[in-house]
Amino acid sequence: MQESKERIRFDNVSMQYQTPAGPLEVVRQMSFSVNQGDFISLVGPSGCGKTTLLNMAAGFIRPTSGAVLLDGKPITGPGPDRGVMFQEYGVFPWLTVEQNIAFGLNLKAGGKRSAQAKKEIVDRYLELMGLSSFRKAYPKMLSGGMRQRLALARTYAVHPEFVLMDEPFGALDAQTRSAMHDLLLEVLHAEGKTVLLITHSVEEAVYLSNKVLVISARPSRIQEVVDIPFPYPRQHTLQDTAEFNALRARIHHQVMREYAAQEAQASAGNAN
Ligand SMILES: Nc1ncnc2c1ncn2[C@@H]1O[C@H](COP(=O)(O)OP(=O)(O)OP(=O)(O)O)[C@@H](O)[C@H]1O
Repeated sequence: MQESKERIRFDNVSMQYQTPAGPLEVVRQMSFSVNQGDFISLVGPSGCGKTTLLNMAAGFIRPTSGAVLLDGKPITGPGPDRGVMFQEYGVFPWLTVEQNIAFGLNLKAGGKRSAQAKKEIVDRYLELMGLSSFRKAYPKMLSGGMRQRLALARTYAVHPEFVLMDEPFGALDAQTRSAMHDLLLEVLHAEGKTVLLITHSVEEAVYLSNKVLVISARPSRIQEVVDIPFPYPRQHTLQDTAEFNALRARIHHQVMREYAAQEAQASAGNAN
C-alpha cells in the first residue's frame, strides 16, 4: 500500500508546566507523525499529557522545546483547518441546534459563503446527524447522544481537514457511544478526514483507529505505536473476533502497566 503523506509532526517535543509546587515535566522528547487520512488514538494513564499533546496540535499551547509542525511549518495558533471537539464544551447552550451548526461557518467564512450556501451546509449536517426535526430546539432539550451528534455536526460543518477529539464519547451510554462510533466512521469515510482522538477506552481506540499510540506515565513518551490491521469499513461484529480481543487485551495490559507506574509516582510524590 502507498504510504500517505505526513501532515502533522511532533518533532522532539517536550512540555513543562510551571505549577505552585515547581516545574512539572509532562512530555519528554516525543516524536510522531500523523499522516493524511490517519485515525490515530492516544491512550495512556490519566494525567500523562494526552490533552497537552492535542492542545499543541490545535495551536492552543506551544511546546517548551521541540516543534509541532503542520505540513512542515510550526503550528503557531488555532486555524479552521483543525476542528477541535471536547467532551464538555461541544455546543453553545444559548444557540439553537441550527445556529450551533452555523456558528463556525459564520466565524470562518463571513463574506465568503452566501447565506444559501451556509443553509445548505447546515441542512446537510442536520440530515446526516438525524437532527432535522430539532433544528429550532436548544441543546438542553436534546438527549446526551443528540448533543454529541450536534457537537460533531458543528465540528464537521466548517470542513476541517483535521478533527482533534478529546474524550468526545466519554459521557455517553454504551449504546449511544456505539452508534456514535459508526456515525463517525461513516462521515470520515465520506469526507476523508484525518483524526487525532484521545480516549480512555482501549476498545474504542482499536475499533476506530488505524494506529494506537500508547503513552507512558509522566514524563510521557511513546511506549508503543500499534498498527491496527483491520480494514475499513468496520462492522461491530469485529469486536467479537479473537484478533480484535487479543489486540485490545495487549494494549489494555500495557496501559494498566503505565497506569500503575503513574500511581506509584503519585504515591512517592505524596510521601515526600
Ligand atoms: N496549564 C497547566 N498548568 C499546570 N499544569 C498543567 C496544565 N495543564 C495540564 N497540567 C498538568 O499536566 C499533566 C498532564 O495533563 P493533561 O491534561 O495533558 O493529561 P491527560 O493525559 O489528558 O489527562 P486525562 O486523561 O486525565 O484527561 C497533569 O498533571 C495536569 O495537572
